[in-house]
Amino acid sequence: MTKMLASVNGGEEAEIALSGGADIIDLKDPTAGALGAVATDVIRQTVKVVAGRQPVSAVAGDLPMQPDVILAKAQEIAATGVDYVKVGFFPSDDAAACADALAPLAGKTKLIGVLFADLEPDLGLLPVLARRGFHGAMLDTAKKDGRRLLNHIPPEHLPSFVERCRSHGLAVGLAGSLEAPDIPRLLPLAPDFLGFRGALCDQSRRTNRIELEAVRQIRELIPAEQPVGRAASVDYRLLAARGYSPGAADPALGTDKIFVRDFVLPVQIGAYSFEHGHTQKVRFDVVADVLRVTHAPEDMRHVFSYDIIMDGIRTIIARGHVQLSEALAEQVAALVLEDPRVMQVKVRVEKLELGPGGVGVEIERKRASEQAHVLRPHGTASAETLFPGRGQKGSSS
Ligand SMILES: O=C[C@H](O)COP(=O)(O)O
Repeated sequence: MTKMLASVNGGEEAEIALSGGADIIDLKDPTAGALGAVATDVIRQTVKVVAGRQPVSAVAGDLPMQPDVILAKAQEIAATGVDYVKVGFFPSDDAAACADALAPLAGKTKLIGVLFADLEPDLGLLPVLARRGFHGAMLDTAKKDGRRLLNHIPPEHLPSFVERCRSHGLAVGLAGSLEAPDIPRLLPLAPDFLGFRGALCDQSRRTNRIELEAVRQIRELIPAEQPVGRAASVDYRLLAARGYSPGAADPALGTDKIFVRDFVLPVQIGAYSFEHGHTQKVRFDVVADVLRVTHAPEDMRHVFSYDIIMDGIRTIIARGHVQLSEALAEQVAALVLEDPRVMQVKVRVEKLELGPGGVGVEIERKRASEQAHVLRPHGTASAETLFPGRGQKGSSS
């Protein structure tokens, strides 16, 4: 299940985050860097204020990669009674030694290793964290300069981070100036939590105060009712099959056409031997008929994000060579139909370099009628098997 982590600077903001529905209260001083630590007595007080209503985490600070320094600070924070301590791993030859030093603490407190998407994160650290008993790993950004996680790690590369964490038995978190339109793009990866600070604050400035309305808006985009289990890319589908949709669709409103047009990417494709070992340009055109959820769409709850289509195409082609345009078109169609609001999709895949014009295929696929009726508000359907496992799917509508 994907939980919502809200970074707060103390008890008062923790109350706001709790009222807005945050699942994890994360203590962080946003004025002191990406992982600025809150004073230890404030952490202690906040643990009391939260009083077990939700788990509490706290960051250890933007610390130098010195094992003794990091261990001492992490121990101090763990002693406050928090449920998780987040430790930043900045690029350094001593990063693994820091993880080693934390191993005894990891046996007592859940540790989360934070890697930074904008600082060339060393994914070789993941097995080290796992061996040292860390509970999880997360990606965040170090430079809070307005660039978001997906600016640093393209959507087609995130699934492999999530899968690597899972293969080592680590819980996975994603953060980094995330905004509302990022949420539908990241939920299909089924991370254990998504972390937010800036998006929860007045004017989206992470050093401003958290606002209840902003917390609520982000909360509403992350399904609260979710199935148990941690298999990547399964949870979201189960949820979809249960009829989850951030804004429940109303078939009486009809459909809108959401499209991605003239989307040209280099793709390893073709059945001929001369088509192997290199890419050729392929144009994708996708039109999805999407059930409307309201007469007056206002925010991401009410739309099907065209980014999901673009991310999905990128993710599919990143898997490697595909023999047939038809196979590619089917994969794209299946991916778009994973969203329970999509009733029908038309996909055109056109190879652009085989002749003076384009060649390819256009397919139209409909949602099976027995699947269509599961579209209803949270938890009122139980058709978990209606969305059989398929591949990963990938700014806003
Ligand atoms: O752990 C999550 C972070 O506090 C996210 O902060 P941000 O959304 O301002 O990048």
